[in-house]
Amino acid sequence: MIEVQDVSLTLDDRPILRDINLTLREKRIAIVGSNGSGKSSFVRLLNGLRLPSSGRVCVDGQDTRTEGRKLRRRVGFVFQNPDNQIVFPIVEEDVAFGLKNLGVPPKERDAKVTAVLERYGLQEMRKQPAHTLSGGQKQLLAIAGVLVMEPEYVVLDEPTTLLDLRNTLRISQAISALEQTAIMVTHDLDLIREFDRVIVFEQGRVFADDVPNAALERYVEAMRDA
Ligand SMILES: Nc1ncnc2c1ncn2[C@@H]1O[C@H](COP(=O)(O)OP(=O)(O)OP(=O)(O)O)[C@@H](O)[C@H]1O
Repeated sequence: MIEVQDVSLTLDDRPILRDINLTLREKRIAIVGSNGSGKSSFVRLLNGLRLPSSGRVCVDGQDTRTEGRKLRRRVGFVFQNPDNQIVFPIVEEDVAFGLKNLGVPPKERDAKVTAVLERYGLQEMRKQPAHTLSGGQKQLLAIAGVLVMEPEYVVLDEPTTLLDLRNTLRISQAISALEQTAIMVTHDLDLIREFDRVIVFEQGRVFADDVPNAALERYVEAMRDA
């Protein structure tokens, strides 16, 4: 369970998030809202990539302010831009790197890397330089690199923006199949119809928080009136 308590965030003297109180425990949670409404800033708080200006964020009772390093392992984060995530030159090295850091023995590591590359259709490219992948393939690689670590929570910031329909469906199915809690920022409203909960941000505040149909109806209405 992730608890966000009385959180506000100010950056460069600008209020970005205000008075956020949320308990995240459902398996599939979507974060939607207009450009600049604070979605990316919000999800960065969930594993301590950012710290709140006031209030606190706790993951299973552990505060991101003091336990950030540990929590970043438990809360996997898939960035909007895969270039921010891919650090090693060769595809298989990039996926293996986190496991290597954790001291997973080579044989087990190789089996996990092969399984995740197969799952995301990247097996044929495993020896290829990562920079030669297409944008969508890079996005899949970034997701594979996080999921191979088997984090307890997965946060995804617009994971399908570069993907074609087949790969969007592939990611959507992969997210549905996850055992972990997944928290996903997206503008693709079709992708989240089956989610457990949709939280709509507007101007740094929670504007709606409900099951998909009800939350999205309010969101679409608000955008029509805007
Ligand atoms: N480092 C920063 N310094 C100052 N302002 C920032 C910083 N990062 C983000 N902001 C501002 O915070 C606001 C929210 O940005 P954020 O990226 O969280 O929005 P978003 O809802 O994810 O938008 P989008 O849908 O366009 O990705 C924006 O007005 C942005 O300009």
